Amino acid sequence: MSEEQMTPDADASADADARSDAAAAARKAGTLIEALPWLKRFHGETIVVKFGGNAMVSPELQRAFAEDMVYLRYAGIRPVVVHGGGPQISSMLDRLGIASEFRGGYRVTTPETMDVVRMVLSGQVNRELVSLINEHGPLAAGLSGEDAGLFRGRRRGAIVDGVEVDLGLVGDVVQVDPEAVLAQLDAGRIPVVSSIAPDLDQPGQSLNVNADSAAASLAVALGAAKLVILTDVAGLYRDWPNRDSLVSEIDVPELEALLPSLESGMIPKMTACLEAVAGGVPKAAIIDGRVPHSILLEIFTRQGIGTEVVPAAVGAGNGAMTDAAGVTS
Ligand SMILES: Nc1ncnc2c1ncn2[C@@H]1O[C@H](COP(=O)(O)OP(=O)(O)O)[C@@H](O)[C@H]1O
Ligand SMILES: CC(=O)N[C@@H](CCC(=O)OP(=O)(O)O)C(=O)O
Repeated sequence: MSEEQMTPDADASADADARSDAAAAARKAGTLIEALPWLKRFHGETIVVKFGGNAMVSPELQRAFAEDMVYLRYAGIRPVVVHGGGPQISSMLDRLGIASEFRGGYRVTTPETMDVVRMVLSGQVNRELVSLINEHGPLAAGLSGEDAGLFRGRRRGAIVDGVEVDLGLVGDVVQVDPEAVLAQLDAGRIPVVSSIAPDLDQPGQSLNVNADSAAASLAVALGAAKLVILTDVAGLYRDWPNRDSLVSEIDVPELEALLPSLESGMIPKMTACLEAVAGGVPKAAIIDGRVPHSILLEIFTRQGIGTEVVPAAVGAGNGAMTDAAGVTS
């Protein structure tokens, strides 16, 4: 229909459509420009992202995660993925009829369990994430902490109800040689790392390392600008499971005081955040991996999501550190 043929009603409705298109376009532009301070802040910086097994429960979430990593890479950031796979290990152990228990948030690991941990983490979860990222181009390269001396571990126990318990073949990362990861980053790739470490004290033996802890060690060794941990809760709850007690920001001394009261999976997670920040990573965040693209919101927007661990108490919301231009990082 030509303009002359339009009725006044059709005219008004076309005007309203045009106004609403313009408003939608302005909102999109607003969202894009909101990212500018963070694009500047993180350009060329390394961000370590820990993808928890509980956050990768659906193919859609895994796909969205892969997109986000590729997005970060094309935005000029150097993302490094450290993945978990606790539920996936548990389901394989179930299928094989091998009993398994967690103590103090860590899986008690026998030699038989260790074989399954390695098979699932390095052979299954790592491969799946690498493939998903590589659907966008030849970007991801899988690595295990056993490759090229990346990690070396030492056995650790856990304190449960004030008593030290043996966890078997469970370790902490005590040495990191980031060369293999740096080589992939310098080649423009996205390293995807599984959390297994050769035992420093027993050659030929491998240790099961909690993936949060491995991610923190790697973030420190790489001098990362940020550690982001994706899990299946909105963040740290001060008074778990009271849903009104979500913590948006916590500093190191406060978290150290809270740590003894934490339970299960939150113990290694918050310990990892403490280690990362104490080791010089400016900020560690725990965010809800069940929300698609939550990592983009965390990195590129003002929106404070999840829980952020910072060296010392500063301000509120998403702004742990605010520079002269008001740019938070
Ligand atoms: N204080 C707390 N705040 C939040 N979650 C907690 C807390 N204490 C225990 N949890 C539990 O920790 C879980 C996350 O840890 P975990 O299951 O190891 O996740 P992931 O596989 O992502 O590493 C949550 O789903 C929740 O059940
Ligand atoms: C020692 C220890 O507990 N290791 C973990 C390693 C995987 C992991 O950490 O996976 P999530 O991040 O999904 O929890 C385990 O065996 O489950």
